[in-house]
This record gives sequence, structure tokens and C-alpha cells, in this order.
Amino acid sequence: MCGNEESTGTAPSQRAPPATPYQAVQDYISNVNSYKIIESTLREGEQFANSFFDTETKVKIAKALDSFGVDYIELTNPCSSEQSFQDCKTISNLGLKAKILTHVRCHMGDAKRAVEAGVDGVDLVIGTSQYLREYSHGKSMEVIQKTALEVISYLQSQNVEIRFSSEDSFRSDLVDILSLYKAVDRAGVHRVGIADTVGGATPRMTYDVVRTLRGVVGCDIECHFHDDTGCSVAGATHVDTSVLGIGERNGITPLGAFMARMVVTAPEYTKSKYNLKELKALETLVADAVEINIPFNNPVTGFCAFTHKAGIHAKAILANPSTYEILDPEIFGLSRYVSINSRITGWNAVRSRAEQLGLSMTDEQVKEVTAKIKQMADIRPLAIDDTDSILRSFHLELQQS
Ligand SMILES: CC(=O)SCCNC(=O)CCNC(=O)[C@H](O)C(C)(C)COP(=O)(O)OP(=O)(O)OC[C@H]1O[C@@H](n2cnc3c(N)ncnc32)[C@H](O)[C@@H]1OP(=O)(O)O
Ligand SMILES: O=C(O)CCC(=O)C(=O)O
Ligand SMILES: [Zn+2]
Repeated sequence: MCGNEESTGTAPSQRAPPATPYQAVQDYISNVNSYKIIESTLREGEQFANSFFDTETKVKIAKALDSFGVDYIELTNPCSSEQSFQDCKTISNLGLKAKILTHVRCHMGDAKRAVEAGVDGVDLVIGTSQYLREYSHGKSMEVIQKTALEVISYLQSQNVEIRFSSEDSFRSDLVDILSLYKAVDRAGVHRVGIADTVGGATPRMTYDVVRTLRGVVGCDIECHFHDDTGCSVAGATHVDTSVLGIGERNGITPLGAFMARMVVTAPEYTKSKYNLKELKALETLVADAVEINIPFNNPVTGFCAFTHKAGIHAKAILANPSTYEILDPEIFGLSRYVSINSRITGWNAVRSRAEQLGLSMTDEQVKEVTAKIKQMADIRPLAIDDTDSILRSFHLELQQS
């Protein structure tokens, strides 16, 4: 052992645990205590390369999302196929607490089919960037606005909730989209949405656009962010998510990562509203359905999300978990793991493991066995069983000597 043989400090077990070990990172500027989740696993998620959801799977996922507590569940356009239409009807009739939305083109035919499917709300979308106006639908801003107002007026007559969104908002002309949003807001939509369809926006750009839009519309503002450049966790009043972030290309804001963010930013609201302990089961359900593994570094549920390895970390974590954790795993029904299996393990971690195993040793003895673990760990990777046996046989030798 080197370095800290003499500075053992106070043993973690001798100190009173702090009353509130986890402290929120306060965001005094934003109003984060009333956001809502538009969960799009069954829409954006169906655009994920591997996705095939049969009706039974969709129903299971919809029920799991509902039980988790999401506010809205967004479904694929019922015009996509006969089964998409039937599935919209089936899920709309489940009597879930979450409102059921479908996502359609800002187009009268799509809007009528959405109403026939019996959804609670319709998410209208149309591309507004030069790229999409030229290469997708070919419509001018004037035609877009005229069509939008007609479709909105029809949907109002059908008493459904209406969201109007531009696709590729961040590459659209800001003046163009602001005047379009102003018009649809005046027409009475419930929300407008902005979408970073290609995942190129920065947090600063997002802040600027949402702030400017907030000055122009009175309705709620929904955000939809793609993760092409790893910047998808953000939002305004309503945030689009999908389980594990599945979606077109490499997807959108992952529900779990967003929950991780919000449990820090708005802890009371988030914990009281969402059944965070169901996150892991929900992610496992969707991962199995689309035949993927949960990434090792997934926020909250990645296998090492709460694993502490380096000796300096382990000591402090054992004394007070908030030293190296911004999230309490218990909130998600999970537990932390302190590794003692490597050459970077420290004696404090080993002492804690020995205590867990009921092996009583002096500090000097723990340091001695730690040196043995390190010796072995320099030769090959160790598993927990290996280090436990080293501890047990060392302890046995002590008793026999
Ligand atoms: C960024 C996003 O993720 S937006 C959501 C993407 N979701 C989907 O695409 C849902 C699944 N899509 C589908 O099932 C099909 O594309 C359908 C049913 C919507 C349309 O299918 P098709 O009629 O075969 O058209 P296709 O998919 O080849 O092309 C899209 C058509 O929609 C038009 N379009 C695209 N956006 C809009 C819009 N907002 N309003 C009106 N028309 C639009 C395009 O111009 C094109 O029309 P065209 O047939 O005259 O060329
Ligand atoms: O409807 C929206 O707001 C977003 C549509 C979409 O999936 C996207 O633009 O990436
Ligand atoms: Zn998208």
C-alpha cells in the first residue's frame, strides 16, 4: 500500500449520516416544476431501425408507460397502415390515464383519420426549413399557414387536443416560424412544438429559440430533440421522449436520461409524479421488444451507473454517497455497488466488504489483505467471488494463527 497508511480519518460507521445526503442542483432561472412528458416510444420509437411492434407489444408498452406515469403517449400516424389505424383505436380504447395522441402530417386527410381513430389529441407536423420545403412537401410558408389554420379549425370542431409543430425548426427561418406559430397560437392550439430533427442544435440555440418563442406564443411549448450529436436532453414545458431514446437514426431524448436530469433539477415534482422505480422494468421491456441491450453507460440503468471503483471514490461514497453521486439509486429502486476487485481498490472499500461478510479485522489487517487483492488484480481481472475468497481465507488464517 502507498500513500495513506497513516491518515485513516474517521471510520464511516462512526459518523452520523447526514440528514439529506443528496442535494438538488438548483436552477433558479427556469421554471422546471411543471413539465410534462410526451412519450413517443410508440411513434418515434417505431422509426427505430430495429422496431417491429405487434399489437400485443404496443399494448404492453402503452400500459407500462401509463403505469410509469407519463402524461401523453404518442402513436404512429394511423394513415401509415391499416394495422397502425387499428392499433391507434385499440390503445385509445384502453382507458389509460395518459392522453393518447397520434402524430400526423398537417394535412386534412391525416387529421380526419386521426379523429376516426378516437385519439385524445393530434400532433400536427410540417417541415418548415428550406430543405424540407423544397425536397419534402414543396409547400411555401403561405400555403403551410393556410393549411394549418384549416386543419386546426377542423380539429377544434372535433374537440381534440391540438399540437402544431414545425419539423427541422432550427434550420428554419426564425421569422417565418415565429409568424406561423403566432398564427396557430391565435387560432387556439394547445401547444406548439419545436423539433431539432437532425440533432444539430446546441443548448444555447435551444435556449434562445425557446425564449424567443415564449415571448410570441401563450400556449405550451413542446420540444423534440434528436441525439445525432449527443445533445438531446433538454426541454421546455413539454418534452418528447422515448424509452432508451429509440427513434429514427440514433433517436431522441431517452426517457431514463431525462428522468435522471429532472430528478436533480426538479426533484419533488419528478419523484411525486413518476414511478421511477418502474424505469428499469420499462426499459427492459422495450429493449427486449426491439432486441437491443441496455447500453453499459445508460443513465440510471446501465450496469455500471452506480458502480464505484477507484479507492478514493469508494472511501468517500461509503462515508456519504452524495460525494460521488448526483442521483440516489434508491429513488429508482436500485442499489450502488462498490467494487473491490481491482488494482485501484483501496483499503476502506475492502474494510466495508469485510464487514458485509461478517469478517472482523483490524485496520492493519484490512490493509494487508488489500495488498494481496492488489497483487492478484495486477495479474488478472478478478470477480467478486475471487476477492471474497481472498478475504475469507485471509480471515481464516488470522484465526488459525
Ligand atoms: C421527422 C419525422 O420523423 S416526421 C414523422 C415521420 N413519420 C412518418 O413518416 C410516418 C410513417 N410514414 C408513412 O407511413 C408514410 O410515409 C405516409 C403514410 C405518411 C405517407 O406515405 P406515402 O403516401 O407513400 O408517401 P411517402 O412516404 O413516399 O412520401 C411522403 C409524402 O408526404 C408528403 N408530406 C410530407 N410532409 C407533409 C406534411 N407535413 N403535410 C403534407 N404532406 C406532407 C410528402 O410530400 C410526400 O407526398 P407525395 O406522396 O406527394 O410525394
Ligand atoms: O412533431 C414533432 O415535433 C417532431 C417530428 C419529428 O419526429 C422530428 O422532427 O424529428
Ligand atoms: Zn423525431
